[in-house]
Amino acid sequence: MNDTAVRVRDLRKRYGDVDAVNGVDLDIHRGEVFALLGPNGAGKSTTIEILEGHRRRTGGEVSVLGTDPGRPTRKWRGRLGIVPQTSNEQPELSVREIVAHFAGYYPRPRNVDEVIEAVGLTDKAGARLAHLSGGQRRRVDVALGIIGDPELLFLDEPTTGFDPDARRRFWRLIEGLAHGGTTILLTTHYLDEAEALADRVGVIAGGRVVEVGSPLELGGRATATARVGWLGPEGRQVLETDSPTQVVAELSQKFDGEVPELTVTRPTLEDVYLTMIGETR
Ligand SMILES: Nc1ncnc2c1ncn2[C@@H]1O[C@H](COP(=O)(O)OP(=O)(O)OP(=O)(O)O)[C@@H](O)[C@H]1O
Repeated sequence: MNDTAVRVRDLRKRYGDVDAVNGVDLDIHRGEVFALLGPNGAGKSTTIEILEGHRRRTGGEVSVLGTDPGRPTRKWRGRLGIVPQTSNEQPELSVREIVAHFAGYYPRPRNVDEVIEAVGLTDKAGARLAHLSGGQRRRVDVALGIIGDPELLFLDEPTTGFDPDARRRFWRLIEGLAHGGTTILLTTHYLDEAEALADRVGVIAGGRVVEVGSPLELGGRATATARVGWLGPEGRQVLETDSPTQVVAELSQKFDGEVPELTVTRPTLEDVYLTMIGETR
């Protein structure tokens, strides 16, 4: 089997006179968690919706699990899981009813109660959607995305509105799915989320992919100038250096062991991301 889950070449989408997607190239490998980052209006949702077969493209080539999403089949759709950016399911249904209803769309769905448990809604399984909080409704969206046991899962800003505990639970759920071999494409505005979950991230701005890399390497992070900090006799010291290991070794000798309050930092994912986005403006 081909090890590419998603292949995109020169993808274009024009709305009137707006080039929302303007020549995107993307390769997502099977089993990979790939995060698409980018400012509001960058073209992330448009790209994802085209890959899902929910939006027609203006130009370019796209293959998703070996199929052109412009010519979707029922069988192909059954292999995908989708958590759209916004959804409005029937508010009068209970959590269990809606999840069971969606299970009926798929040839080999996961167990309804296990999925409800996985998204942390067991004690709300009998509650109507209308009576859930915003974050709980979002968890239902995630449950509907995974009930079909998809090969490829699309998550468009999945944790918006989640409290910190729910986000961590969601991260564990995604890690578990990825571990089980599910390919995952997510968009997020939370850089800690991308860093925690993604094998690779792609930064999209102005309808184009600006850079693709692992969260640790993006924008030259791994080799960027480091800041070494410590507490010296005259107070807090900070030194910018391209050879932090050497600086730490020298400090260790100077202090004859532990260096007080030692820190070594490099730019965060947010730092390099904001620089990249700034350069495209
Ligand atoms: N149905 C539409 N009709 C016209 N223009 C649209 C439509 N959908 C999106 N656009 C425009 O296309 C561009 C890309 O929008 P898109 O929703 O793909 O961005 P995004 O990266 O997902 O943004 P966000 O982070 O805010 O969700 C924007 O300029 C938006 O205004």
